Amino acid sequence: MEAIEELAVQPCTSSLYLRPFRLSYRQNGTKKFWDFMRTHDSVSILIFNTSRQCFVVVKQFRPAVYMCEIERHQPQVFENQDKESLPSLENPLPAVVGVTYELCAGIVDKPGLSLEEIACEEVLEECGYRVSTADLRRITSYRSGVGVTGSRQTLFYAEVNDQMRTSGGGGQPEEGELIEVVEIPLGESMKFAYDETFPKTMGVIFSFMWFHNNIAPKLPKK
Ligand SMILES: Nc1ncnc2c1ncn2[C@@H]1O[C@H](COP(=O)(O)OP(=O)(O)O[C@H]2O[C@H](CO)[C@@H](O)[C@H](O)[C@H]2O)[C@@H](O)[C@H]1O
Ligand SMILES: [Mg+2]
Repeated sequence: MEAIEELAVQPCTSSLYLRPFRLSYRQNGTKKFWDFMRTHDSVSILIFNTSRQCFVVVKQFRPAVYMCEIERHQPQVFENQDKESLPSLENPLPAVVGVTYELCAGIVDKPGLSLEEIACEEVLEECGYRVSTADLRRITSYRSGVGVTGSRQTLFYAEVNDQMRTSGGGGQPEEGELIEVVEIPLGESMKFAYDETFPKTMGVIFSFMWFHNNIAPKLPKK
């Protein structure tokens, strides 16, 4: 699927996306510290296509996931952390080990826009469906990564149909996004949710369950 080449890892000393800090504090008299990362909040959207009775999710190469698999198979890559650059990756694993199924999602990095407006932009850019903020139903929000980032993700639900599709989606090529839009038929969705051979986020599993509890019972009988 993906051709990932010329891999090289190095320590990250400054980033637009995350900043590491250490908070020291005293809790009930005991001195402690905790290392954490400042990063953006995010939105994600469960999309259900009523014309085709399927969920619309995205699939993309995630470097962080890929490197977890590398560490599992080639732990030496992360040794000698103080060296300027870590050894280059010889015989890298196939890119597919870093590809995950996810809900359409995006970071909240546009100060002038509401969460709903950012969600609509992501649905259009990543999946090619034109939805308005009135088409969105807020499901809930939760903390993703409480140990390291503590950031909040807000989850929305959007029903779409084939007439709302304006393009194939796929993300913004100018930002280097390469996203594959994937349809999961409703009838196969719970099997998919628990099938560990399809690597996925918890957002996918949780939102499919939410749909089965809250939306599926009200769908017109076919
Ligand atoms: N660490 C990084 N290094 C380099 N470039 C980066 C980067 N983070 C973002 N970018 C750049 O910014 C773009 C952001 O894309 P999106 O807004 O779609 O967020 P994404 O879906 O990746 O993550 C959102 O959605 C996922 C899935 O829910 C959440 O896990 C996540 O916290 C949330 O930000 C990326 O395509 C990339 O160009
Ligand atoms: Mg995204």
